[in-house]
Amino acid sequence: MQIKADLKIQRGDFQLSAKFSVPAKGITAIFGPSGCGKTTLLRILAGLEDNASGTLSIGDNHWQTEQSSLPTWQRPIGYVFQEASLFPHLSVIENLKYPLKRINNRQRQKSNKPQLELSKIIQLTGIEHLIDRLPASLSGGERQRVAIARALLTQPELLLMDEPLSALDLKSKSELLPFLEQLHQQLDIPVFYVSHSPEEVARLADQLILMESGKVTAVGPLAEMLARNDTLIAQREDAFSVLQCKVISHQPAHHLTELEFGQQRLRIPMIDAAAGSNVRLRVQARDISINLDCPQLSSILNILPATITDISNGQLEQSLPGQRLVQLQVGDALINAKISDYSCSRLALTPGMQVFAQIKAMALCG
Ligand SMILES: Nc1ncnc2c1ncn2[C@@H]1O[C@H](COP(=O)(O)OP(=O)(O)OP(=O)(O)O)[C@@H](O)[C@H]1O
Repeated sequence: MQIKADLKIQRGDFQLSAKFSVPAKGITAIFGPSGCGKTTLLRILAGLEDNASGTLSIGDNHWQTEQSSLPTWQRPIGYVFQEASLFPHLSVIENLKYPLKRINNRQRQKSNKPQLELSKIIQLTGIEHLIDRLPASLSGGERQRVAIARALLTQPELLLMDEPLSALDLKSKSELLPFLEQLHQQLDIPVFYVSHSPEEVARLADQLILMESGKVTAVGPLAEMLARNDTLIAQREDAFSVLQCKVISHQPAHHLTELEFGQQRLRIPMIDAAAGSNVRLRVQARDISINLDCPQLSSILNILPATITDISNGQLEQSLPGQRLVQLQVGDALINAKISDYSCSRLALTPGMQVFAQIKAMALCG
């Protein structure tokens, strides 16, 4: 099942034109510079922008056609904002129960999916111990959990999240991010997730919609999108790729964890994940260097055979001058290395060459 959109809006000088088709499952991250139209797109999906035109369908359900548009209250959506707007005089449980009275019964009955009950949602969001508290006594992260629980109670067929972590301090962020990962694994509801943060995208996204100046510039599965070298996200100084790995074993004596990546083995600083579990690694393009021969004596633990598949031309837009992105095929994956233009010429790198990629540091994404 696909979510298909071809939507437009004109607001003063700003014009948004978003055409995409993404699977109606998993998390679709919407990423782009400030002011490019991410929130506007989310509001159009929610039916909150009266002047939007075009079409929107979720599978066979047409939420918007050229002739008509479902009003927000008829769209089975949950919306989570940057800051949870809870009623300050009501306890958590009262905040959760309040909108239940207003949920449209027809909307509930139309859904073929099993209904998520209040007790199940409270358990899923881990707020059992908070239900009698008032919002003022909760941390920012706890308030966002309650806001997510409240959004889930409307039995949404689409969850819209607008930078749900951006107003939180680092500690709350680091607690809520793994929680969102777990929620994603346990829930069968497609999510559109607006974010500025590469870390959130790397950890949570299954698909990526990239936006620039009111336009969707690229759409696709996360790994495929990150492997491109012509997008703004690839051209950033902190460009990265994501590798899907499996935990093989831990070596506590060396504080290392060994991972399987296709036919290859990788070692990273020890992580807290059970052997056999799947993990995502975020690999920064600037943490990969390229060798023509396999270095025999190197302090860098991960040296993988690779084939150059592409080399960027010209200045990378949001990076230091004199750098190039070298796209490498490593096993089944495509990753980008960022190296200097000078090294590229000195080693006479060209597409098709067999090389060795040294991957210095890796960050665990979850
Ligand atoms: N109520 C409004 N009236 C007129 N223009 C608006 C309004 N809200 C937003 N805009 C303009 O629409 C454009 C897109 O804004 P939007 O908030 O969708 O961008 P964004 O990508 O979500 O930005 P950010 O990442 O900073 O939140 C911007 O140029 C903004 O100034």
